[in-house]
Amino acid sequence: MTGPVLRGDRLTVERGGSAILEDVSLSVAPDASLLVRGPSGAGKSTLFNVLGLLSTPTSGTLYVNGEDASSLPERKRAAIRRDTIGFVFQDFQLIPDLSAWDNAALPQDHTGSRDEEWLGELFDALDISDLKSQYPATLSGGEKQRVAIARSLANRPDVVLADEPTGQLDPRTAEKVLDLLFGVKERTDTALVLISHDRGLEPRFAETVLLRDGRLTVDADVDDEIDYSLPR
Ligand SMILES: Nc1ncnc2c1ncn2[C@@H]1O[C@H](COP(=O)(O)OP(=O)(O)OP(=O)(O)O)[C@@H](O)[C@H]1O
Repeated sequence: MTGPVLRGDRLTVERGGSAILEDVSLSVAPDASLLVRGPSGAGKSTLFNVLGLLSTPTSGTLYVNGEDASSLPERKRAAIRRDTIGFVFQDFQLIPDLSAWDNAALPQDHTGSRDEEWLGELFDALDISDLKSQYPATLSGGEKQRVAIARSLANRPDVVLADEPTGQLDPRTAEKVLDLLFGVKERTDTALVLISHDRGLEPRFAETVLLRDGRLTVDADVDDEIDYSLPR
């Protein structure tokens, strides 16, 4: 049995003298579907950045496929990011002057070679094959997010990290994008960690953890008094 793709051990992030993430320990198995849920300001994006090696924790250790990645030099962290982690952001983060195809191919371009066959499979699976040559400005929100999902999987990552990936979409489109995300997760054998304020997503995930005031709890019943309907 293989070990976790990501394992955080007592991750703490301090900003301005106070902890905005405190003693967070979690483990992401290779086949995981994990929802990290919590209200606005709970520290979700901070955790996303640490798990994605986009920022370093003040203390604690992040292991990626068993290797301590917290103290590696940036060059090595960038290589791990490129090869191991796929990112999906709420605001898509597509490059305006690249076509849908070239946007999705970007992570492959960073490795120096394109695997057009794999990209084609992803575009087919996400039902965007007819949009290859279109530029982001001409795509709907749902189409942009599907291109972003193709991009996140371009290098066959071990884990996809998604930060509120449906936050900018209407409920029906959001549902469709989630279906596609889970569909390609299963087809590509990828772990999925999705960060959201939306408790309605819980039934879709094998595991949910709750982040409150920078701390993790698995007891989802304790937050009944929190109104999740109004993300900041
Ligand atoms: N660089 C920083 N300096 C000081 N405080 C920060 C910094 N970054 C984040 N914070 C604070 O840390 C807390 C957690 O922020 P974070 O963005 O991780 O929360 P979040 O759960 O993602 O919120 P949201 O759902 O609203 O995006 C917030 O109170 C935020 O103001």
